[in-house]
Order: sequence, then C-alpha cells, then structure tokens
Amino acid sequence: MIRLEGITKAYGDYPALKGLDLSVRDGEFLALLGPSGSGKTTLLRIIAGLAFPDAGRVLFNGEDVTDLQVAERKVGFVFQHYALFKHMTIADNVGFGLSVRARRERPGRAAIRARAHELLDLVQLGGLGERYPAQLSGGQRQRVALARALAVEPQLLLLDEPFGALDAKVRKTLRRWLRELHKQMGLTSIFVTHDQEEALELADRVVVMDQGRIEQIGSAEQVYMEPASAFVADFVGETCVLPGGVHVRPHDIEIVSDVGHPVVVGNVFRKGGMWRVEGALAGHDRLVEFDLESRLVPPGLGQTVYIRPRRMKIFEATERNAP
Ligand SMILES: Nc1ncnc2c1ncn2[C@@H]1O[C@H](COP(=O)(O)OP(=O)(O)OP(=O)(O)O)[C@@H](O)[C@H]1O
Repeated sequence: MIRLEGITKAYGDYPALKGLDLSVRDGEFLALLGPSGSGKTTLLRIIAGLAFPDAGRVLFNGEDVTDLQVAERKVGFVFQHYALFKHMTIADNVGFGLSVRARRERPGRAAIRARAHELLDLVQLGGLGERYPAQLSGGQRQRVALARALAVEPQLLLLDEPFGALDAKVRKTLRRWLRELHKQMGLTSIFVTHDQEEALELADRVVVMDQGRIEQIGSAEQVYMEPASAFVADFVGETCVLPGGVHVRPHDIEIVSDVGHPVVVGNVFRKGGMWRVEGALAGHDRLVEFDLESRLVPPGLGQTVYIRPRRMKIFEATERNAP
C-alpha cells in the first residue's frame, strides 16, 4: 500500500501541492484527474522519487521512502517526455533499466535480451525488437515505453498522460489493453490524465485535483453522480448551471410546456443516439445544453422552449467556487 501524508511542494513562491493525503491500495488502478496546473505531474514525480516534497511523507508498505531516489523505489514509469533512445534498438530500449543496474544485481546480457523479447511479446510487439524507434508508429512506441517500464518488475507503475499524443481510436485500444495488463501482472498503477473519459473508463478510483488540492476521491460513478463540489460537478462530465446555482447534467433536463426556464434554441445535432440541443438561457447571459430522445421531433432554431431539471445539485458557494 502507498500512503502520502501531508505532501506539500512549492516552486519558489508558487504552492504546487498544498498538504495532500492519499492512500493507494495494492492492485488498484488510480487516476489523478484535474485541469492543467492542478499538480498531478508534481504528485506523480514525488511518488516516483523524481521530485521531493518540502513537507510530508511517502510510505510504501509502511516504509518511509520519502528520501529514496527513483532507482531505489522499484517503480516503473512512463512519462511523455521520457522518449525512447533513438540510437538503440527496441529490444535494447526495453532492456535498458536492467542493463544499468549495479553489477551485483545486473542479469547477464543473454538474460536481459530474453527478458526484453518476453516483454515485447507481452505488449504484442514480438518480432520488432531489432527495429529502431523511428521505424514504429506512435502507438507502438508507447507500448515499447510500457515494456521498458515493466522490465524492472515494478510493484508500482506510474503513467503520465501515457496516450496523450495518440489519436482517439488508438488511445481507446491501448487503454483496454493497459487495463488487462494491469490485472494480469497484479500491478498497482497510478496514471495522470486531464481526459475525464480516460479516467472514468480505466480507473478503479479517481482522484480529482484542483489548485494543488484533492477535491474528491471516489469511484467513477461517485465522482460523476455525487460530485462533492461545484468544481467536480463542472470538471467531471458535462454540466449546465441554471439560475439559483443549480448544476444539472444535459441528460437530466426536460422540456416542459411553459413553466420552466425559457431557452432560445441555437443549435441542434445528433450526439450519442440523442438530440443535443444548445441554446441561450433567456434573461441570463448563459448557454445551456440538453438532450432529447431521438424519437422526439427536436425544436427548431430560434424557437423558445421551456426547460426544467429532473435531477439537480446545489452547492454552497464558497470562496473558491463562487461564480
Ligand atoms: N519546475 C517547475 N518550476 C516552477 N513551476 C513549476 C515547475 N513544475 C511545475 N510547476 C508549476 O506547478 C504547477 C503544477 O504543475 P504540474 O505539472 O504538477 O501540473 P499538472 O496538473 O500536471 O498540469 P498539466 O496537466 O498541464 O501537466 C503549475 O502551475 C506549474 O506551472
């Protein structure tokens, strides 16, 4: 189990992490989700041993590893900017972590090669070991990076936006595949993303971060259905804010005859088997979106319709989330 206690980190005067507590269970797949600058990468680097907190402790299975360097922590990591070594073959890239171990722990050359090929089979790139990185596609390179991370037999796998640069379809395939691999190898994995769909699809639990703090920790279902704050409601899933600070999901809005909020329809299109209607809330400088079942005739552009939330959530305005 991994425990973070009171993790604080500043860059000069700028507080990047403000006293974070977090426990990660063995075998868990955890997502750190938050907007740009919320501190996700900083937190991941602190867990890896690539950065060190100003205050607080990092514990692995009860052992204080706060001051241990990355090589002493047995973690595998895939960071977007830790690219593959261009001048090395794919197999040599995968074996790299083993070949730089201290002499007494280093396997022989043949053993390293065998292990590299085994891992390349695992990431479904068997037979490509003698190629160079430039001769692979982006998705294949990401899988090589994963194989390289797994070569050191980590207990913990850390991934920073591992599929960020890939197209939507490849991302989806790799996500599924990563989830399988995580299960099969019995890993504990933590990944950073600002893509909520990725977090909701992959993770057992999602940690929603904002401005160096944890806003909510919960299952995908919990953070989506029971957001703990206005920030989480707005950041996770789509949300509209109706007069009175009512947060509502587009699929929880219905059209009523005339006792709802008037909306002037601006756009109608198909989305996920429904009609998506976008419009301006009359009398308020605000846009709303809502869904209608596809069997219904959608309203025309410029028409005024009246809407009402079926389910809603009201948050106390705090200093941080006041409009
Ligand atoms: N080496 C650094 N020196 C100064 N400030 C930094 C440094 N690294 C990060 N920061 C600042 O700390 C804050 C948190 O950065 P971090 O990279 O952890 O955020 P993030 O949530 O991972 O963002 P992104 O999704 O954009 O990668 C940001 O405001 C960033 O500008």
